[in-house]
Amino acid sequence: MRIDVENLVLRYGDTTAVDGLTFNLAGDKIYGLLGRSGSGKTSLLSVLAAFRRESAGSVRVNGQPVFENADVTRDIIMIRDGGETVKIGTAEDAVYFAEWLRPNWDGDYARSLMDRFELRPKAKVSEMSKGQQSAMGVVIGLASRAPLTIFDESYLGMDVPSRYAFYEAILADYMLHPRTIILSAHLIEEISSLLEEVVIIDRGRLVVHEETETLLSRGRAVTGPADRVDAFTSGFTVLGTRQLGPTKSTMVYGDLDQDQRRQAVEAGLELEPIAMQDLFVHLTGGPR
Ligand SMILES: Nc1ncnc2c1ncn2[C@@H]1O[C@H](COP(=O)(O)OP(=O)(O)OP(=O)(O)O)[C@@H](O)[C@H]1O
Repeated sequence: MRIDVENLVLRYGDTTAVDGLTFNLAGDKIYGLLGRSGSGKTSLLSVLAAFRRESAGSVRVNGQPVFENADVTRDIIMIRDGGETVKIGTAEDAVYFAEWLRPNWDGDYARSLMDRFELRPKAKVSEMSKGQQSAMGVVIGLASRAPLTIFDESYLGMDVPSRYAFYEAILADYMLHPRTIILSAHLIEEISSLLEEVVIIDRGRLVVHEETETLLSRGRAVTGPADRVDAFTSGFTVLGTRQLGPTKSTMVYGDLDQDQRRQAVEAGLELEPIAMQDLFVHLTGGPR
């Protein structure tokens, strides 16, 4: 589903959580929404999923406004942290409810996911552990096969094997049933290989919207003798530096052409990729 966000503002009283965001997602990809705590991710996603009405600007999904528009919202599911959407009754009840509500529901797939996450059908969702509740949310989110599927930190409390099972399931199911999936997460390195495009926000504003590959190709750590590193990196946006004795490593952001790569090699400098997490930290203002 195509998503167009234009000059979007969301305020809670005096707090402006989303502050004039504009971006477009062509759809049918797995997107990552990254931002520091309190940067406005949940607020933005809540407007996308029609849980909240925008204060100004607009959100359109496939060209349609979303708020109080049942034709569009039946195709959108947002799973929040801890799977709080499904805390009524047992796991079985949650599945029954989703089946009734979701036109593309796949019951067999839901059962196989419940087996995979070792969720007992008769268990009360409210009595499940945090990780089990999250897994329950993941089951509902995936088996709904909603054309726009949003997971907002849906892995909270899940242990490492369960999180990996979640990531594998997303990818496998997306390959079989392509749709628009948005993942909001702080565990950036765990999810980065899933993401085709990344949207980074900070303090309610857009920092970057880029294909993952392009974003990663823009970040480089340039390492070598300090004076040569300084000379090479002088024209770039410097994200951070580290120095150990005469050796310096400077993280830069920007496009490097063939000539520049050759110059680096000739100057005896090493060029290494930067992890998405490091890029994220520096693009959102550095360690704080
Ligand atoms: N219901 C609310 N009432 C008042 N202020 C709120 C409310 N929800 C969020 N905020 C404020 O809006 C801003 C953005 O919060 P939001 O939850 O959207 O951020 P986030 O990026 O999802 O954070 P996190 O990564 O910690 O979940 C914060 O300053 C937060 O305090």
